[in-house]
Parts: sequence; C-alpha cells; structure tokens
Amino acid sequence: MRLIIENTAADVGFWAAKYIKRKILDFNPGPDKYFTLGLPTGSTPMGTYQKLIEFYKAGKLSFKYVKTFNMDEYCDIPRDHPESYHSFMWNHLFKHIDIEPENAHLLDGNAPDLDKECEEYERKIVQAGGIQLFLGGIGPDGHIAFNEPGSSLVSRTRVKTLAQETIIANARFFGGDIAKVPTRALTVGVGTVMDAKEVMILITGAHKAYALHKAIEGGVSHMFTVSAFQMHKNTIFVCDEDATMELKVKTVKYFKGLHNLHEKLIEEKL
Ligand SMILES: N[C@@H]1[C@@H](O)[C@H](O)[C@@H](COP(=O)(O)O)O[C@@H]1O
Repeated sequence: MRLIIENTAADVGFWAAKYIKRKILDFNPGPDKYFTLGLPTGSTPMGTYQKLIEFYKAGKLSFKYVKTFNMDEYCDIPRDHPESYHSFMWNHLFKHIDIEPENAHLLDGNAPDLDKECEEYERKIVQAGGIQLFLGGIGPDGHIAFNEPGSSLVSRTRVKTLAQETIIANARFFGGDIAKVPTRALTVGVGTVMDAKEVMILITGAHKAYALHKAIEGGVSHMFTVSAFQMHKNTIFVCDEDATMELKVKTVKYFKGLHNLHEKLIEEKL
C-alpha cells in the first residue's frame, strides 16, 4: 500500500489527476488498446476531474481511447435528475473531454431487470479487459462505492439498500431533505474493485480522519469495506493533512518520508 499525504484537498485532486494522466500516457492507448478507468462520484473527486479537464484542454491528455466504468448509480430517480450519477459525471467530467459517449459506462438504476443490469455490467468490464485503474472515494462509515457496512468483501455488482448514515450524508445533495434521498442503488462490489489492476482511493477532510485510520491501521473487516484494499497488491490512498488526524505519528512519518519517491510516480516524462 502507498499513502500519499498532500497538504490540502486541492493538492490531493492535483496529485491524483497527475497520476491518472501518467498512467494513461504510459499505457499509450489506441484503437486496439483502450485504457479502462473506474470512476466515483461525490465531492472528493471533483478537484481531480477539474484537473483532468484542464490537462485535456491544454492538449496534454486525451480520453479518445479511454473506457470508463462508474462505481454506482441511484435507483428510482430519473437518469436526468440533477443528482443522478449520470448527471454528475456528464456535468463534472464527460461533457468537457473527448471521451466517446459509448465508452463512458454507468449502471442504469432504472433498468427493468436490475439483477440483469448488474450481471451485464460485470460482463462489460471483463469484455473491456478489466479495469486498469479504479479511482474511489469513501463514505464516513468506510464504504467504497455503495458497499455499506456488512457487505461481502468478495461481492460483485448488485442492488444495495443504503445505510442510514449514507442517506444522511447524501441528503446535502437533495436540499437537506432525507426523504428525497433514494434508498437503493446499484453498485459495483468490493470484489469488482479488487479485480482492478490498481486502486486509488481519495480521502480528504477531518470528517474522514477516523475512516482513514480504520482503512489502513485497523483490521480487514466487512464492517468497513474500504479496509479490504489492504489485501490488494496495488492500492494508493491519497489524503490531505486534515484526514491524517487519527493516524499514528509513526504511520504519518513513515509515508511522509517517502515523499520524493511518491513525486517520481507523477513526474512528467520529457
Ligand atoms: N456512493 C458514493 C461513494 O462512491 C462516495 O465515495 C461517497 C463519498 O462522497 P464524498 O466524496 O462527497 O464525501 O459518497 C457516496 O456514498
């Protein structure tokens, strides 16, 4: 595991975007070789998306040969609802870059047969050659995607009922009205994300400090699904100073000592 500690949430977004750019460029995608990127929604990745858009606009990065797979989508709200994850992704990323719309995959939370929709999604990921890099955020209860506490750590894409904590956390996007937050969602499983070649999880803010502590210093537990990534060969956690508040001094010192090594991961190649 790597833990990258940046000063601010904005620095986290910049670091993550530079890492994604570096990975895509190194992969050298083309018509016969698409780079597959897993993506989250939420406020945490917004800075990363903004920087990716800037790279695209500056001609430093293209998404023409990139396929994306989003982690999750609400059920029971229309696709064009302003708070659907479809709307979020189009507004915050896809409409600003050169990705082909058919390459930007999102689950359909209104599909007539939700189980079939989930099975199909898994099949599409396999067909695309698996995910190269899965970007994720976490909920304050340590959930990844919508894998709420108690989710199987080998779960696949499926329908989930949201935990009360998630509904409360997400009410801010629905005018603060808990009754308006959907109670079900489709989500990739922990196992689906674990299959990715690499996983990068962004954690920012003091309100996520306990979650970061549990994610990397606690044991692996299905009650804290992000902890599963302790068992993944290639996981990078990127956090800001505020999120380190519950970590041991020893942990912080160790990873800060690796700063120069971490900078090499995002170095621009000439
Ligand atoms: N399903 C999403 C998660 O994928 C996301 O990581 C989490 C955190 O969101 P935020 O980044 O806004 O804290 O929110 C939702 O629950």
